[in-house]
Amino acid sequence: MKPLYAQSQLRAMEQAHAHDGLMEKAGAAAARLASSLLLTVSGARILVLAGPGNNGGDALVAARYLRQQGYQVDVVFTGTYASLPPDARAAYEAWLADGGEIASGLPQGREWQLIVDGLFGIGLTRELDALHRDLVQQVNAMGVPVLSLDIPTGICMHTGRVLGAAVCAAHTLTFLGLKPGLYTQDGPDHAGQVYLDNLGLNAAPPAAGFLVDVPPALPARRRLNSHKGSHGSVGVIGGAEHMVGAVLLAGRAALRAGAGRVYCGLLAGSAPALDQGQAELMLRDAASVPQFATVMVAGPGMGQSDTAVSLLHSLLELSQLLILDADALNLLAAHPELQAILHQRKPGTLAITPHPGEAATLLHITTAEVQADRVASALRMAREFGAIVVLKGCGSVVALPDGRWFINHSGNPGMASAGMGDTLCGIIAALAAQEMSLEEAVLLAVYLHGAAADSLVAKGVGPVGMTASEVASEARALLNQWRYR
Ligand SMILES: NC(=O)C1=CN([C@@H]2O[C@H](COP(=O)(O)OP(=O)(O)OC[C@H]3O[C@@H](n4cnc5c(N)ncnc54)[C@H](OP(=O)(O)O)[C@@H]3O)[C@@H](O)[C@H]2O)[C@@H](O)CC1
Ligand SMILES: Nc1ncnc2c1ncn2[C@@H]1O[C@H](COP(=O)(O)OP(=O)(O)O)[C@@H](O)[C@H]1O
Ligand SMILES: [K+]
Repeated sequence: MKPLYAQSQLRAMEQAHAHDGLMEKAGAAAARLASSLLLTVSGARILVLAGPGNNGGDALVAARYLRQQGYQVDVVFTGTYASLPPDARAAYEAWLADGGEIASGLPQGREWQLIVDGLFGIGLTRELDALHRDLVQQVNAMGVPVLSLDIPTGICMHTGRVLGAAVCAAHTLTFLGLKPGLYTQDGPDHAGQVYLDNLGLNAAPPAAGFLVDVPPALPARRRLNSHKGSHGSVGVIGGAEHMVGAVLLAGRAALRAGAGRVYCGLLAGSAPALDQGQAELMLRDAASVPQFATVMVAGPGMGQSDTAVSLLHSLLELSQLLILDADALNLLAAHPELQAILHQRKPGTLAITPHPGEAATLLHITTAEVQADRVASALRMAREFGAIVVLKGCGSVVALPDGRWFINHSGNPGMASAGMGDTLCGIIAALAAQEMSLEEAVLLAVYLHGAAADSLVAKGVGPVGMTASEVASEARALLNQWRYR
């Protein structure tokens, strides 16, 4: 896992090292990366975009080093000299003293092999103005690889939101520490490959959150002398009329993630007595399932009938670990009396896994408002519902009631297909059933689910047409590989 920082923490790091030549180091690192990206292009011409603040200063330093290395460098500066912060002003002067020139608009009739984006970094506080929006759109239309400095211009460092328009970079060299906005919402689509340079600062402050980019804690190795009862029993309740598959997908995923026994309780009147494709699943009357299970999932395809409400009500009052998804979340949003029970539960025993639409329903706001700050939305749900929260989507956010949060780095758009969420909650339940804490199970399941999808894409199974069932099987392969090889 890697630390993620808030703007205030990065500012504090900058201030504590104000006399350590950080901008010079940042610009030099940018020039090194730029020239390594250009290795195959001799005599390349580079466009450097320098904005009105210190991000522009980084770009001007990079421009100077690149020019000294023999590249042809065109600098476009969008600020005003008089308003530059001191370090950036020094970089501006050094560029001119070195013989560099400054333009205020894009030079016409030139072709560049690389563009260095130093318009805005972590100081972008509002939507881009018309001038910068225009420039960003022109840059994106050129089809030239872009190296963004610190964060692609136009991406909010905290939320990954596009502020009016944003540079689509092939590479982002980020300084001092990783920013959450690089990893969730629109950040990943704009940042390309991310590189970190800590500018020689080895002592970093405590992180605000964490990027989950390696498998977190795994379940213990199995004792030789174990039996099915040693690996927990998962129960899944849902599957109203026409939605039976949701429960079966969750149940099958739980089996593949190692649950000793899996029980499925289907609400549909015409429910099958057997899963023809997975005879290991035990299909029972929904109300009876909790008595067999150590970990319960409720919600996949559950519908919003009175039966569903009363089943959920009784489940919430039981002491088992509980994962709520899909319709269970819609029911929770619609029934304040159900929410009241949540806070009587033992801490750490409830997880909820909303996608942004379900999160909006739970928080009584719009989906756009949820997405505007995914970490804040997830933390709010964690607090209000006393639950471990997975806010799903590109860069799933895991938030805990005590304020800790994580952004998941695995996964891909092949997962945007029906049934993926059902598979995720089955995996969470199975891991929790194998004696992991619910928090550990959630973190591992979210990473594993995305890593399985990534592994399938690497094999050519997706992103187009990848199915949730295939993800569950691939998750089994990875879990075995991580734990037993
Ligand atoms: N200081 C250090 O030690 C180090 C700093 N480093 C580098 O500095 C970067 C942070 O620099 P920064 O704080 O100067 O912010 P930056 O992103 O350049 O933009 C601020 C400028 O933009 C302006 N502005 C904002 N929004 C705007 C808008 N929508 N449209 C138009 N203007 C807008 C804003 O003006 P104002 O809000 O005052 O009107 C201000 O002039 C950081 O990302 C890293 O690259 C590294 O070198 C490491 C050492
Ligand atoms: N673009 C994406 N990048 C990464 N993960 C994604 C992406 N789209 C969807 N996912 C993941 O796929 C799953 C989809 O869940 P959900 O929307 O509940 O699907 P369903 O309700 O159809 O089962 C979530 O775990 C989500 O994080
Ligand atoms: K930038």
